[in-house]
Amino acid sequence: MSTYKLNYTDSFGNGDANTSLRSSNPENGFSDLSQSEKAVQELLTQQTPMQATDDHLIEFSEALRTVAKALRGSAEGKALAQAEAAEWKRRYELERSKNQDLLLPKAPLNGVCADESNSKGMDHLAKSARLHVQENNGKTGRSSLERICSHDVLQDGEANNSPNGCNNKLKRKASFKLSWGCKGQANDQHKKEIVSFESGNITTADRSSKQISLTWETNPQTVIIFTKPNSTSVRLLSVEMVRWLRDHKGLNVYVEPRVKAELLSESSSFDFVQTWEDDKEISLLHPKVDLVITLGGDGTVLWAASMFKGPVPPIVPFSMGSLGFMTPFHSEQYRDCLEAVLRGPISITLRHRLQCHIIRDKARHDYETEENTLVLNEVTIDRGISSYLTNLECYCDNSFVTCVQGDGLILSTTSGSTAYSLAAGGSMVHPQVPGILFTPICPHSLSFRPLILPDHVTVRVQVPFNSRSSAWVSFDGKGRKQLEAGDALVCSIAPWPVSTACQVESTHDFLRSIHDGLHWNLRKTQSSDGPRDT
Ligand SMILES: NC(=O)c1ccc[n+]([C@@H]2O[C@H](COP(=O)([O-])OP(=O)(O)OC[C@H]3O[C@@H](n4cnc5c(N)ncnc54)[C@H](O)[C@@H]3O)[C@@H](O)[C@H]2O)c1
Ligand SMILES: Nc1ncnc2c1ncn2[C@@H]1O[C@H](COP(=O)(O)OP(=O)(O)OP(=O)(O)O)[C@@H](O)[C@H]1O
Repeated sequence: MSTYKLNYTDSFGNGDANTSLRSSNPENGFSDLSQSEKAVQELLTQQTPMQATDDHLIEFSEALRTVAKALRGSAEGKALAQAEAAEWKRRYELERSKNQDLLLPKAPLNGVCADESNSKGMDHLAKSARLHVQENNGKTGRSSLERICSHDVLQDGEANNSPNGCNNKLKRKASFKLSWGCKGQANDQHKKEIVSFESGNITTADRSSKQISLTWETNPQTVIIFTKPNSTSVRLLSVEMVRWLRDHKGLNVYVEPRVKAELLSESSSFDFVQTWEDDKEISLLHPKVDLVITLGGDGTVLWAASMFKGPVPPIVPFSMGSLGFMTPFHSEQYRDCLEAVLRGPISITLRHRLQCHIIRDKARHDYETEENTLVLNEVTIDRGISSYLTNLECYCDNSFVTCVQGDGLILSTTSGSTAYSLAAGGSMVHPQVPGILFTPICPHSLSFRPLILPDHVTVRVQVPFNSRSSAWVSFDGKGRKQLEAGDALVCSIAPWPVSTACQVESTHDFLRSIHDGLHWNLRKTQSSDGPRDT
């Protein structure tokens, strides 16, 4: 005899979704539906009406219990999500207040031309410039100097040891001034306000950041040279350049320990060249160095900038690589170029950097776990060796931006816009446009478009707790670190830009790079030989 069981399911997916009739007779199976229906009918008619009602009540109460369970689960989930959001808000505010602490006071400073210190729109550029100028002049008010000297990031032990809170060696640095103008020094058209509110009207003044010119106030005395490793041409040039800088310009020269060994292997007369023993010492060099020279490609400029965890002396990049987006100077003419730079004034490109901080979930109550990393091009969060999609929750200040599901995300400076971000479909942006590029890498979505965010925001990228895999962060293509579920990367514009000397001026150099380096929009010109509008 056949037996049947009726399964009912609730609407929450608990149990079997279909009502099924099972037969113990394999021959019958489910094929003979009319027979099965008959059997159901028989079964139901055998039950008293009271029994059927009881069964329904029991099933109904079970369904209600399931509903209650689902509602309880959802309420608990919401509470958890709220607690998590509150925790992130707390961390974000800590990060923001920390960033604000790093910025300088707004009081007018000696050694900065009035126009610059008044410029509100260029506030943080001016602050960064003031940072250089203050240190270089060594004649600013004590309070602001103390602030610089005691700055953790500079880690200037010598400066901190000095009785007046300021290092005497700072005075040996060449001082310079930066001026902003629309048409350069000749025009003398320094800008005051970007936006003015006179008589209740909002008007924009001429832009103030078009061209920045650096004028030495005292002669530079110390240079540091960074060179691309394993290159014979770079090695030969560095030998020649070091000697020329010493013999013809009377400068103190620092090189990396590897380069000093190379120089000494050429001749013991290179004994005068200075170097450092370990990485800690390099962080003490900024207050002594007036100028940085790089011999290599863009990677060498990135390398040189990464050596300075705070302010960076102006960089003169010589092109000895194949692309050279940030290296406008030709090495064959190094003498003329350096003469011009050392004499000044020179046009510079003030390139923003991003400061990046990883916040580990397991270090929830220990905020200061990892130090900031500064990048000149970009910070990348990608899937690394994982074959799963990355899942990255992104926030801009307190607002949710999006969830990136794909190979990853690039947070780029405008200088880095022509590097990895460009390859991932981001726009090319003039390096002096302030902003953060938000460029996804292979997003699995038809509607993702890259964004450009303003320079004052803080971006947070978090690996969600339910992510299938961890993500990997790299800084200017180096120093990979793993981000586990719950970890986050917090990123904002750093107060220490990198100034690179221009061959002509910022815009000219940028356009030359995209034309010569990338062959941007190269196309045969259409001939005039054909139909025309009449
Ligand atoms: N798919 C890609 O395009 C891709 C992938 C990984 C890294 N990168 C870039 O490489 C950079 C590291 O450079 P590297 O020299 O140490 O590595 P690398 O030797 O791998 O060179 C990368 C290339 O990027 C170029 N480059 C670097 N910075 C640039 C910039 N600001 N504008 C235009 N081109 C630039 C370099 O000239 C070089 O040709 C990273 O910051 C990242 O932007 C690009
Ligand atoms: N002083 C240095 N010490 C250690 N590594 C360096 C140094 N300078 C450059 N590098 C590294 O060497 C690599 C190549 O440098 P770079 O990009 O300057 O030369 P390149 O590859 O010949 O230039 P291009 O990419 O324009 O052809 C980069 O990854 C960079 O980080």
